[in-house]
Amino acid sequence: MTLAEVKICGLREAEHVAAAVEEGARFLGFVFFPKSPRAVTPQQAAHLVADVPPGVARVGLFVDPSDALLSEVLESGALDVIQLHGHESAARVAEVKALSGLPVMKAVGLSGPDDLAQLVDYGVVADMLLVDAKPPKGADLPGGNGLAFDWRLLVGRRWLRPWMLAGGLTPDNVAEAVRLTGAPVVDVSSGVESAPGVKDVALIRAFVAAAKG
Ligand SMILES: O=C(O)c1ccccc1NCC(=O)[C@H](O)[C@H](O)COP(=O)(O)O
Repeated sequence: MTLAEVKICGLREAEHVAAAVEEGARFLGFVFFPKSPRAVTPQQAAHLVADVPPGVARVGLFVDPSDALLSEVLESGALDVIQLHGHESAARVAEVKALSGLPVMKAVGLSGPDDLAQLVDYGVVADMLLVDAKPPKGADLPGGNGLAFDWRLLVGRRWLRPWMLAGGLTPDNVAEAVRLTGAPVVDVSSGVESAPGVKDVALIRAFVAAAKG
């Protein structure tokens, strides 16, 4: 039995997309946030997803996107799911759903128990939740920092929507994270990189194998 399904985020090279698909990842993430070392253009993303088989969801990651950026990326038809990783309000999540016609996954950063209420609030409007570590104050990026949070915060908790666990996951710790939290899906970016923005085929394979069990 599969331990957890996998999302590999921040893909920029065809060989890494191919490795993720071959190994059995169910979600592939493409970052549309220009400040990120993992950013891709709409044209690059369209090229990268050209051979992705049905059943593997293509996720576009945005940070407080304008309607214009969303429309530009959506025009390529390269996405199945939108991930919002900024300070989007619940009302904005609903707007993005309506504008895109796609399922929307809202990322929520946790650093302590007070942050858990957001998962309940966003669960009313979002189609999926991504439970991540809260970025450190002054961080350049609101996610993809390779930081874990205290997974014990999630023990015994369930939300209205399907969810993914993210934040500092690696091939070495992912099985323990799933065992503790019961996460049905795990999301990784830094943990399968040799340097920021540089994915590594061997690490992708090792992560998917460890997560799937
Ligand atoms: O990856 C980025 O560069 C990024 C930029 C802006 C917002 C979010 C970003 N990444 C989020 C993710 O890659 C994942 O959803 C998740 O947070 C896992 O990140 P990591 O801790 O690096 O595995």
